[in-house]
Parts: sequence; structure tokens; C-alpha cells
Amino acid sequence: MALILDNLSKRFGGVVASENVNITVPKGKITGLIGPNGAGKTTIVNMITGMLAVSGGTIRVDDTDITRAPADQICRAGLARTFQNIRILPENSVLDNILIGFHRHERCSTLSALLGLPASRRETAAMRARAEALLERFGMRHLAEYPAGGLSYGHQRRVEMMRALASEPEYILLDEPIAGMNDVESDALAVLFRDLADSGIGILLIEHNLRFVTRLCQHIYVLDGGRLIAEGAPEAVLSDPAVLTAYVGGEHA
Ligand SMILES: Nc1ncnc2c1ncn2[C@@H]1O[C@H](COP(=O)(O)OP(=O)(O)OP(=O)(O)O)[C@@H](O)[C@H]1O
Repeated sequence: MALILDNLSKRFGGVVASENVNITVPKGKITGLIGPNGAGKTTIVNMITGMLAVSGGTIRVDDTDITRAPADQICRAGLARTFQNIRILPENSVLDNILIGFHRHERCSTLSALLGLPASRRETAAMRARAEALLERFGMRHLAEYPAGGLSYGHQRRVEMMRALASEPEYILLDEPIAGMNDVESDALAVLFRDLADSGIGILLIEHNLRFVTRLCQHIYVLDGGRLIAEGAPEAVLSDPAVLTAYVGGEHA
């Protein structure tokens, strides 16, 4: 069981953002995707989640082809993501921001919710309980009613992750999840990501922090100029001359 990108390509006019990229994200593992700025990492995530149309290649989740599926179908196939730039509703509470993520599992209509019918009330109570469990897991239960926009950057990132996890995905794509966090915060997330993978979720981790990636991933892919230039175990990949060249002079070397 895996999320499989097969010869995935994307062109923006004359710019080749992605060229014949092959990546496998197995369930229960954390797979790393690294590369210098502009290498094409976010383009890959945007294609997987249907935000960008692919120019070539296929995307499969387990046995389902989602290459040209609309975003809601991709979500129902079990995929969730976080964004490089935080996207939360700043005026709304932390709890409300998480509850937005549950819509994949919503069975009751908006009308029955508005009318407060019993099935809808039961569903709301169940979602609330699951959101509270996530808050507990992320150590943020005490902040449930706090406006999300008033949180620290690290906490806002965690709200994004909880919202993505609320849809109970089989695979989650994390786009620079520890950007702006201190070591204590990122250490706590490392433990959480391992837990998520151990519970069977497949994680694609896009990160500039190579130490973090090395620590968490058994397999990493390196993109440069839209092409994969290396893949394998972190130690081997990071000593690969092509990878060193791609990073030489770069801010993340
Ligand atoms: N909508 C777009 N239109 C034109 N070119 C784009 C568009 N989106 C991305 N690109 C180009 O595609 C290439 C890959 O960009 P992308 O954002 O995927 O890289 P990245 O590896 O995620 O970079 P970073 O680490 O800085 O976030 C870059 O050359 C970028 O300028």
C-alpha cells in the first residue's frame, strides 16, 4: 500500500518545474523529499493534492488513480496536506480550526446541522471528541478556545497539522512542518511524526532541515531543477557528489 508518483511532470510555459519524477510513499513510513529552493518540491505536493494539473505522468493512492481527480475525491482517497505558508482562520478558535478538517467524514447535511437534528448533534459531538483527542496528542488542549491567530508560529503550525489529521488520512504531506520552530518544538514533533507513521500513516516530509529529515526518514528523495538527482538511505544520499553539488553555496548546505 503506497502513494505512487510515476513519471510526474509539470511545465509552467517554458519552466520545467517537475520532470519524470518517480516517488513512492509507503504506508507506515516517513519518506523525505529535499532539494534546494525552487527545486520543485511544493509543485509535487500541489499536483498530488489536485491544486495543480499535471503535465504528464500518474498519481496513484493504493489502487486508485487520482491523477486528474478533483480535490474532494483526493481527500476521500485518504490524502491530506499542510501548507508551507500557514492557512488558518485567525479569528476562529483552535477547536473550530480543527473541526473544519472533519468534512471528509461528515454524513449529515448542512441543513440537518442547522436544524440541530439528533443525528447531526451526535456527529458534532463525535467530531468534537476526536478534535479534543488530537489537541491532547499535540499538547494543546488548554488552547482549544483560544483564537488561532493569537498563537505562536509553532502552535499555528500544529493547528494546521491537527486539521489535516482530522480527516483521518492514510497519507499526509507535510510541507516544511518545522519551519520557524525551536529545537524543543521540533523534537516534540519528531516524536509525534514517528507515532503517526507507527500507527500506519504514510508521511511525505518536505523539509529544509536536513538533520531533522535524516533523523526521521529511512528513505529520502532529492530534487534539483525539477529532476530527482538521488534517492536512498539519508547517509548515502547526503554524501552523494550530485547532492553535495546541488547544495554547495546554498543556504541549507
Ligand atoms: N505557478 C507557477 N508559475 C510559474 N512558475 C512556477 C509556478 N509555481 C512554481 N513555479 C516555478 O517552478 C519551480 C519550482 O518551484 P517550487 O515552489 O515547486 O519549488 P520548491 O522546491 O518548493 O522551492 P522552496 O523550497 O523555495 O519552497 C521554480 O522555478 C518556480 O519558480
